[in-house]
Amino acid sequence: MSRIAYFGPEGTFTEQAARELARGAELIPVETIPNAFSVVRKGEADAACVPVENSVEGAVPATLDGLAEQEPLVAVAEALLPVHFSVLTRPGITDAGDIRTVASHPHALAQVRLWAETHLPNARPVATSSTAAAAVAVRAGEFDAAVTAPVAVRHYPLPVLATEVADVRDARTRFLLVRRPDHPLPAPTGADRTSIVAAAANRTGALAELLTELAGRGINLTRLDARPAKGNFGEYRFFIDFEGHVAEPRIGDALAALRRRCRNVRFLGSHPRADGARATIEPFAGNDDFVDAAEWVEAVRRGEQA
Ligand SMILES: O=C(O)C(=O)C[C@]1(C(=O)O)C=C[C@@H](O)C=C1
Repeated sequence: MSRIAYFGPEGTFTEQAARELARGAELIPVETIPNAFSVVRKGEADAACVPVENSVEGAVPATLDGLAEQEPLVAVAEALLPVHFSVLTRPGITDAGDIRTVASHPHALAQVRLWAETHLPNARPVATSSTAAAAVAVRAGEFDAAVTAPVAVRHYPLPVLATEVADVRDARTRFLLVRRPDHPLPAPTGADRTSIVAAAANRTGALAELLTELAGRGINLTRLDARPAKGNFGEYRFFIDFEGHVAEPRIGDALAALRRRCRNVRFLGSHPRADGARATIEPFAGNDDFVDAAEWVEAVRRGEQA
């Protein structure tokens, strides 16, 4: 049976995503995102499930940095979960006005800030490593309330002050299943996402050149994030997600062009999209167009131009 490490402890949103992606695998909770990557790199787990982006709060920095640094890992699947929260309290609290501390993962705290201003007027937000870690801390008496995934109360029985809490309705978080790159990639489906990270040179137009390689091939971006390269101040790594699969001629052509532009580009995976959205194909940029164009050049070289 394969083993999947996930950003835990039990009762996180990530555990739910891992269950959706696991297909009978053994699930191993790990307390931080860097540790989830590290057990996969060391071969102690076959894959790791981690959050990558939230529709309200954006990218999860620990995931982006963990994919850009150390030995390469590739994403082979993704899950998209609706996100709203339950607020659990320390036993004995009868009045929300008595809640002085409210703990959770920073992404979760940011998604309930307006609700907390109204309903927990005396509470100070405190960051914990995950939503479930906040529930553990409330059980241990460290904080008065925890903002958690709805499933958390099954693992950490605590009084429930509120459910379905979210400042923004229909929020979603996307999760990745990543593994070492020494396995066949998932097959293309026509509704795939490819991810790369590139440390563009610090000079005029460097990022625009990379994006132009994609735009010129009719490739639609689905995300662009920047994180500090952690060397010189002002130097960034760019995380670029786009429609398509590395096995397609048009995407292979684009990746080769990116590599020519930037030696420091890392492939982070091609896998089916959780929302099933099919790639937009521009009239000049279908896979057949790339194959036909390459065949035409070969014919020209042979002196057989039709
Ligand atoms: O702490 C958790 O439960 C997580 O799975 C992490 C995480 C995140 O990183 O965004 C996942 C979904 C929610 O947006 C809040 C927290």
